[in-house]
Amino acid sequence: MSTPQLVVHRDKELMAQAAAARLITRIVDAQTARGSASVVLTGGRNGNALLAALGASPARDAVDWKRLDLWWGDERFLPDGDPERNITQAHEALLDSVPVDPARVHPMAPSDGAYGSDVEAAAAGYAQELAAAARPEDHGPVPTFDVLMLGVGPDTHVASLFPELPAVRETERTVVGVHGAPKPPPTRISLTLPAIRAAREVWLLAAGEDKANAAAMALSGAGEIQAPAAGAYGRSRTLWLLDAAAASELPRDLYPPASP
Ligand SMILES: O=C1O[C@H](COP(=O)(O)O)[C@@H](O)[C@H](O)[C@H]1O
Repeated sequence: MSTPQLVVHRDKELMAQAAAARLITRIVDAQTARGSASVVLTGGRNGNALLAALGASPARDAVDWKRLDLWWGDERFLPDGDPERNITQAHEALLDSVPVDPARVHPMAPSDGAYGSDVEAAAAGYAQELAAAARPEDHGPVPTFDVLMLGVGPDTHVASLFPELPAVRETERTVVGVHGAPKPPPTRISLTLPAIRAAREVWLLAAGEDKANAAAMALSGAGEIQAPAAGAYGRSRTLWLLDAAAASELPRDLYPPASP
């Protein structure tokens, strides 16, 4: 488990731009070191703002988009192309404007896809796809993602792991179907905490006043069942990327005064 590091930016626009720059660098570094990179995308406002900032950055051309695997941390179980699906929003924010290899883009199934409305089968299918992509050196059923991003919800949820629901208690499976999510839609697919923790780096994104309480709670020792964001960490690094509004309720001993 890596201890969370915090970076606080002035506002959410700067946070999105700085995080996008950080992601470009991380992808280029991974491609240089290992030939390719793998990134897990998040849905939500902060995740989409980061993708849009990445798309608008001239430095995006430093990425070799053909040598990048893209996965999702969660998905809203809706029909293909639904505007509320995380992948639909990711396409709009970035993926339609960069030359990704479609074979290396790994969406979670829609509710009208190969598994029909069976969300458990769809989750199991994604777990199989992850397992097939894992190499012996990953020592587990999911690839060692280079960067896994998570938008933190105002209730401390990450991916589709909501406080107190069964999905956040899962210790065996890597992907689960989620029922009765308090944020619409109620049916979702999510990576579990064990799958999230397989990533080299986990980045938690929190911008805006409505995230302040969640950030303070998750970073002040709350348990992961009550505050799922508290249970999300990477093998090598756990990075909280915040704006000043989201950091405004952090205990003073946690707030990094030197952050830009
Ligand atoms: O529903 C979801 O919400 C969270 C956070 O979204 P935000 O708009 O409050 O930033 C996101 O992490 C998750 O991927 C998504 O499915």
